Amino acid sequence: MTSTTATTRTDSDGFVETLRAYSRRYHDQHPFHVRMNEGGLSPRQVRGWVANRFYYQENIPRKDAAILANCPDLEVRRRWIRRITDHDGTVAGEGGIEAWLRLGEAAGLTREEIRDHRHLVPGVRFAVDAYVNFSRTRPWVEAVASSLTELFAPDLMAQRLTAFERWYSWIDPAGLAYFRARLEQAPRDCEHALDVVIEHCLSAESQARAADALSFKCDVLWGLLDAIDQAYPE
Ligand SMILES: O=C(O)c1cc(C(=O)O)c2c(n1)C(=O)C(=O)c1cc(C(=O)O)[nH]c1-2
Repeated sequence: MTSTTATTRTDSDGFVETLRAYSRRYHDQHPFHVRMNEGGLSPRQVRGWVANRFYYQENIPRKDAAILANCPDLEVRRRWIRRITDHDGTVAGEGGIEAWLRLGEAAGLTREEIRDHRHLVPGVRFAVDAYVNFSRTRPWVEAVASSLTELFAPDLMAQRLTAFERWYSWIDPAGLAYFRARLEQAPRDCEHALDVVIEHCLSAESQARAADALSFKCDVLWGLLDAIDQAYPE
């Protein structure tokens, strides 16, 4: 009994280590984010990033709804649904999507030009659509695993907050509320996602599929920034 428990625990520790090692491929190391955090972006580049990232923000609840639709586990759904209301809000004027629009306004964009996608570049659309499609069509536990990039997000959010206040003071700091909220939401969300993945991925095969899903998501985030970087050169 003791030795079985010990073996299972070692397996899941090794699995979690494998997942955490994907931090090496996280988009905090993308040259565009490095320049952003060093204060090297022009206002045009910051606006281009905000306008394009909006497409990610507005599609996150759709991919979470796809996970809910595919998930037969009541307990998981009961917790997962919170992600949708965090982004959509429960009344007009609330939620993460609204907070991102306010970030855009603070950066000098209008709501209209963010919402009508006039700045959206093809590579960003392609990357985000691929993420939503992955969550619709792959087994729900793999879709949950793909959300685990959020394990690495809080450090980047904290860095970003400091960087924006320091280097981009032309943006009203009130516009940064989205990132402050994510500092609390991301750890809560990814703790749940990690529990689900550990509980459901017990075989080497299912653990490998979860790691592949996380690898795919690293590519989504990296590809998205590649497209923005190319669209808004120095
Ligand atoms: O700005 C970022 O660097 C960043 C990264 C990620 C991420 O790692 O996937 C998310 C977010 N932001 C974010 O705001 C967010 O709501 C979010 C949801 C998810 C997801 O996969 O479910 N990732 C992320």
